[in-house]
Amino acid sequence: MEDHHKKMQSDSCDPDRPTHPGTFPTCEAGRSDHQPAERSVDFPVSVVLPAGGTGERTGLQTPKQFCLFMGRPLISYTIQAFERVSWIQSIVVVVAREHMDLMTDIVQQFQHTKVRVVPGGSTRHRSIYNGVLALGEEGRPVADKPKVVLIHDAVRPFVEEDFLYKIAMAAKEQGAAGAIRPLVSTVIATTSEGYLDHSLERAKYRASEMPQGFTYDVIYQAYQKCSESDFEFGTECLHLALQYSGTNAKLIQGPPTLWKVTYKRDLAAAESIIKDTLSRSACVITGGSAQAVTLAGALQKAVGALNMELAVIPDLTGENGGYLLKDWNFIQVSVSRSCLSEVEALLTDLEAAKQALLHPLVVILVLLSGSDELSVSGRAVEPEAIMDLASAAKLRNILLYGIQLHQSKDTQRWERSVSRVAEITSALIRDRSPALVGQLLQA
Ligand SMILES: Nc1ccn([C@@H]2O[C@H](COP(=O)(O)OP(=O)(O)OP(=O)(O)O)[C@@H](O)[C@H]2O)c(=O)n1
Ligand SMILES: O=P(O)(O)OC[C@@H](O)[C@@H](O)[C@@H](O)CO
Repeated sequence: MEDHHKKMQSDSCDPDRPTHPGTFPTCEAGRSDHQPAERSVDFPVSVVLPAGGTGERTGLQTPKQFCLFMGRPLISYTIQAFERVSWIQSIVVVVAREHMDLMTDIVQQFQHTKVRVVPGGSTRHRSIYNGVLALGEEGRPVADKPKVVLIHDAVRPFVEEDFLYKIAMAAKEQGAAGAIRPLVSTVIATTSEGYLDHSLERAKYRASEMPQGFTYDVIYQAYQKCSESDFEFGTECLHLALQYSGTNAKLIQGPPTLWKVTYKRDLAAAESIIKDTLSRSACVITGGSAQAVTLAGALQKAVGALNMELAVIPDLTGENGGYLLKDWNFIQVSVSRSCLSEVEALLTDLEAAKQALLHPLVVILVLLSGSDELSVSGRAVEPEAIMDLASAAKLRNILLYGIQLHQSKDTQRWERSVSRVAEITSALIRDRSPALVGQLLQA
């Protein structure tokens, strides 16, 4: 990313904590076997992501859509949520003119596909309209023009394919469709003197959320006919569709995850959700040694209590190679003096799988010392060797940590060690802290 963007990237999702631009995680974390079922849609669907705002209500200099979450801009998460949906043909991201280069950099850096970047306007409606116009641009192949346009605030990163499908199908049938959620607070009207005028019966009202969907002609006509006041002060596309295209939107209750990042607290909440989705599972590689398999089995039980799921495999050959593409956390259990070369081989495999482009991967080397081979070599691995390997891995967005535990015949001692390894492992995976990279922690 260009230097002049560095200032722009100075705000992390937690303004009190420095950003680590070297690690670029994100997105639809979780094992690929958790991916949504494939759906078939027999009409072209495109997306407009309005991202042209300044995010004033966060109180940060960096607009919230460009705020970093573990080093990766929020908007990249949202784009990823749409580009992984096979039946979406194109995504138009609408940003302020001064952010066009930054947005182009982000698209290139994270190898986003299907994305076009167009300039926004002074209000959200003007930005959305620019996006809609870009989809129907004269001169583009007619095939590009979508039947349905999904409109979704770029600062609502947690959207699932199932709900997008419901909105798209309803929009195709009805001409317009929108997400709604129950109101949390009661809506009241105030007098000009700041007193209560009246309150609305909450059960009769809903919060209008995103995504929304429209047939192209409905939303295009609505924006063609709406007033300057609509453009300047309006916040509701469904209203424009009703008033100017005579199309009454189908309203569909969405999941609570559709919330919009608006205030600073929302940034921390979003990062916590992303970290949570990245840390639900891990792949334990035992190398096939009996001691490592025993430890892995004990770990599997211990982390189960910490809401983590461990898959235990001997190596990454054959079908097990699939774990390189569906997990974000790897635990290499080693009892032999060649443990560093085992880790180096794993790091090479992970780099080739290119998963680290979107997520900071975690690799934890668990050294079982006091075992036959290690004791024969007379020493565990030199801590400096792990630090060197970890420094190189971090440049590739892989966070390498070490944990050492001692084989013990004392059952209670052994169980305490295993429990400590489970707790340390869970914390390292959840926090993905660059600060502990290369450390050889003692369990
Ligand atoms: N001129 C604008 C204003 C807003 N948006 C986008 O519309 C979405 C929802 O708007 P909101 O949450 O209000 O974002 P901001 O306007 O940036 O926030 P604020 O009102 O706090 O400045 C955001 O993705 C925002 O980037 C836009 O594309 N163009
Ligand atoms: O009003 P803001 O600009 O904060 O956000 C836009 C929201 O109003 C909009 O996303 C939904 O209410 C659905 O229209």
